[in-house]
Amino acid sequence: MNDTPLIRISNLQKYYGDKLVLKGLDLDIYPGQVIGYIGPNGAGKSTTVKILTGLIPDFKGEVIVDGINMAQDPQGIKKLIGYVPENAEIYDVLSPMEYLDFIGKLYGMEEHLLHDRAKKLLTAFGLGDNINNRMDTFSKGMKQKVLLISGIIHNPKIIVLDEPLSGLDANAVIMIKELIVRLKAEGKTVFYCSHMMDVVEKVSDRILLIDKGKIIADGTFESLKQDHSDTLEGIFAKLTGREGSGTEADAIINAFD
Ligand SMILES: Nc1ncnc2c1ncn2[C@@H]1O[C@H](COP(=O)(O)OP(=O)(O)OP(=O)(O)O)[C@@H](O)[C@H]1O
Repeated sequence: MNDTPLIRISNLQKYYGDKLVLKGLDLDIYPGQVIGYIGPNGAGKSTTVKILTGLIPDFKGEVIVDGINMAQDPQGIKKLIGYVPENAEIYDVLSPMEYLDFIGKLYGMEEHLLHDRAKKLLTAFGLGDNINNRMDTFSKGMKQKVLLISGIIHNPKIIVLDEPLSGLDANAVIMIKELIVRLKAEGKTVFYCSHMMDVVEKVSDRILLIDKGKIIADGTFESLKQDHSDTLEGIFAKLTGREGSGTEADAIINAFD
């Protein structure tokens, strides 16, 4: 492994008002790693991702990506990263081709390359027959695929996916798993937030578990499994202290009594 981190996060803290939601994260991510970033609702995953992608500028600590300091040149970092957000609004009065044209131009892509690549990617994602149809006629999963394409169209070094599988059918999930493996083979670094433990377990070569703004586990699935003798779901429940999900489910059912 290359021993220079591609991403170096040091003592990262984030307050929303008085509330400290990231409590001093230290993280080195190396080129070609597929990071599975997991944690309970509200743990701080999206906040980390938004800082890493330059969307939240007011943080404490240091974020360096490929030698560029986020505080000094967020635009420089944005060019290196393809980001697929969790709940993105897509301009669905546009066709996917028009939308990708818009996104690609924001990245400064040359028109011919952009159109050629957009067409190839739309076809590869099974949207070849819908290239010029307005996206307000698309299903949720079809829109999600266009969002995914918009995150990789400029061929970024780093791909950040925030729960990219919501709305996708079983075949598309299999395809995305395969895509992550291929992106890694191409030398890309992937930072992948998800609640789908089975997918994280399979595609990640390093898993980070965040809880209440702190990283509480960091390792390969194999090493975590060895330390905790459990599935990823079991490790998650154990370490984030929510083993009583049966009791929680009972409480919900009992609320109707
Ligand atoms: N814009 C905001 N203003 C105030 N508090 C916020 C804001 N965004 C997030 N938070 C709070 O920060 C904490 C971390 O939220 P974040 O969205 O990063 O969690 P997450 O791990 O991505 O959760 P989920 O799995 O539910 O998407 C939560 O307590 C949340 O309420």
